[in-house]
Amino acid sequence: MEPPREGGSEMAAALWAAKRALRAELRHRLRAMGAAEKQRQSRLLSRKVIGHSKYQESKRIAIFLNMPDEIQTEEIIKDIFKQGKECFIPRYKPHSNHMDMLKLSSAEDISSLTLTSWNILQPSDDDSTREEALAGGGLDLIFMPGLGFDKKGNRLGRGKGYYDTYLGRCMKHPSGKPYTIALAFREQICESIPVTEDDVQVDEILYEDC
Ligand SMILES: Nc1nc2c(c(=O)[nH]1)N(C=O)[C@@H](CNc1ccc(C(=O)N[C@@H](CCC(=O)O)C(=O)O)cc1)CN2
Ligand SMILES: Nc1ncnc2c1ncn2[C@@H]1O[C@H](COP(=O)(O)OP(=O)(O)OP(=O)(O)O)[C@@H](O)[C@H]1O
Ligand SMILES: [Mg+2]
Repeated sequence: MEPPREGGSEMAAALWAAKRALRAELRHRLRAMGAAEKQRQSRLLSRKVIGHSKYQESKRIAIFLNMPDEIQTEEIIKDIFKQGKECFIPRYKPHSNHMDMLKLSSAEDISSLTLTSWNILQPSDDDSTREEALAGGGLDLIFMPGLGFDKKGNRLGRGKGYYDTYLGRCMKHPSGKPYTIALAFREQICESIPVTEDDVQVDEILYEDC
């Protein structure tokens, strides 16, 4: 992770170090979780999502294809298609903070995706056939990944700013800012999260006892 280039104030350096330390702690906490416990919480959240009014009202939804230390999203993705909603998934560009949300045509379409160097499934760079969410009707709802969250909606991601930057683009779209719901293991809920002015809060966090 690169330290912040601009500003260079002690404040910014301390904040960057605090984020880095908290990311390390959260990665450690997540590594200590067993597979059965991850599956238990993931299933519980899938049911919460499927019963959630914001989800039910949303037609164009962005969701992530989970990594091993994230809430498993497969059941939610299947439900999105079952309900006839439109599903978009991230394609990030390495060494930048650029990410697009590209249309997934079906749950089976996931098998046509390729693994990135960070072991995330996404459409390949030369795939130009897929609709980008903001080129069309925008998004109603974004499910947010992240390493840690606090109860105020502050979010700590993986340190590249992809989602913060994408939400900035969403705000310029005529359809306006999508509703954002973070999906978290209870182990990811923190007392507080260090943030800068670039960090966009999430509207809601779903976890086991919320
Ligand atoms: N499932 C999922 N997909 C996603 C995200 C996510 O958080 N979860 N992203 C959300 O942004 C974007 C990808 N962002 C990522 C940012 C960092 C790393 C990562 O593992 N970095 C390494 C190396 C860091 C470095 O080179 O400095 C690491 O942290 O060890 C992975 C994905 C788009 N797709
Ligand atoms: N809206 C933005 N526009 C431009 N740069 C941004 C924006 N948001 C964040 N950044 C930059 O991206 C870098 C990483 O930001 P941050 O530490 O908040 O990542 P993150 O939110 O944890 O990661 P991610 O969103 O990828 O999961 C920082 O240097 C930050 O200045
Ligand atoms: Mg951020």
